[in-house]
Amino acid sequence: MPSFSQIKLILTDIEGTTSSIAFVKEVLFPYAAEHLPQFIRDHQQQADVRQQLQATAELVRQQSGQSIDDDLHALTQQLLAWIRADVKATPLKALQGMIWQQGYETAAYQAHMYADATHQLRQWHAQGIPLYVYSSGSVQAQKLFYGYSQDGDLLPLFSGHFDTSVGNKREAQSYRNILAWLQQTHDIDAANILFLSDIEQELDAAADCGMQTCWLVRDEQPAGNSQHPRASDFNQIQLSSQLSH
Ligand SMILES: CSCCC(=O)C(=O)COP(=O)(O)O
Ligand SMILES: [Mg+2]
Repeated sequence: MPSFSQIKLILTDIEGTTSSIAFVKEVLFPYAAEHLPQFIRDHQQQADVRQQLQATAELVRQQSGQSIDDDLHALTQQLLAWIRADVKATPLKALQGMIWQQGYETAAYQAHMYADATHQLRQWHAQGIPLYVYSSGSVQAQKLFYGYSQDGDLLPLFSGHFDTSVGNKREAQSYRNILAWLQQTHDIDAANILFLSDIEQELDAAADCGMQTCWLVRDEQPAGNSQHPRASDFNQIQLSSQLSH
């Protein structure tokens, strides 16, 4: 069982870590794909939607030189292609968050939680350990996710949320940005943060920044050596008693 000392704060990923990959890929993504064309038609004049459509066009211009700014059909097709390919593009993630809201509010689905994750998050929160989320899903999508989870409203457990506006999850600079932000309100060093994720490259990037890491490996054990301690569920994660927060 992996054991960690000097942890004052926990930063967690969502998909594959607190919650199943299948829920995101088989429920959330198809819902967004089904509703995106109508959502864009209905809300294209809304300021926050317009802003994300412009950001989509800008990303396409950077990637391929194509200009699709005023072409609603091309913008929609691009966003649908990104959903199919699971591209973590910030404007897509922002739009998905807006679309998922109606699905949660109409109880079309509730966010999946692993029972061990809900249990441990509640325990850590009760122990006074600040919990933060870092996901490719937008902050809005994260809040909806935990607010409408199958285990009820878990949002009060979290002290804050980070998305790709701080940077890509596989880049060390993103974790430095998060650390700098957290240090404004918490007396911590990188080594006092435990980052939980199912993706080794994300853990590598967090470790580069000096954070402690735990690799959630819920199904098949990946072969090979890794610098990251592994846990098959949250109940295996031991925090030593020298906590200082
Ligand atoms: C916040 S809910 C949807 C999650 C999502 O859109 C996604 O791409 C998952 O990314 P994660 O960084 O949580 O693995
Ligand atoms: Mg993940």
